[in-house]
Amino acid sequence: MNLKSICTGSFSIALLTICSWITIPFTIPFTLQTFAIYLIIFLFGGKKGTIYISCYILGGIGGFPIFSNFQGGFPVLFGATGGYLLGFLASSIFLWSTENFWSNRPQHFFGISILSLFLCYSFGTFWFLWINMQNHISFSFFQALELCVFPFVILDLLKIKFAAHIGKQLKPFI
Ligand SMILES: O=C(O)CCCC[C@@H]1SC[C@@H]2NC(=O)N[C@@H]21
Repeated sequence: MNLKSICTGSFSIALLTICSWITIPFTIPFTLQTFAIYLIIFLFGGKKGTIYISCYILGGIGGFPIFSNFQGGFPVLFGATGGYLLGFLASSIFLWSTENFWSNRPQHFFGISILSLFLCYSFGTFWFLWINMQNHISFSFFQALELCVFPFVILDLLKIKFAAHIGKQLKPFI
């Protein structure tokens, strides 16, 4: 690990933390985490991005209050939003594994990012259903989509567009 990786990693974890703290409360909160995830992957690539995102998740699970609503600790993983945290990791691994397709063609980044966003939503939705089932609260699949996916789609797509736009401006300086 060199000095540049330490700096880019610290920047990524700080960015994700700040973007988690900017929250509009809801059953599943609105946050800027998706903006941070896609900017990190765009700027630093799939491998490093996935490592930085994993460090952020491990730091939060380890107890630092760096998740939405200043939450932290292992129990957050078994709360309503735990699936999205796993989804962030799954999305970044997906972006990493498809990097050859989008890295030299930034116009493809948006399309692949949409697929990875829906992967993240899948983790978030099924985890939400499963956690609630453990607590004997049942939601239909459509009700879960109404809480976990529909409110976020447009804003998350805008966040990805914005991340790719900012990423293009910043990339030459990295
Ligand atoms: O507890 C956490 O830190 C995770 C919160 C996850 C919020 C999800 S991410 C995708 C979707 N878009 C949002 O703005 N909020 C949800």
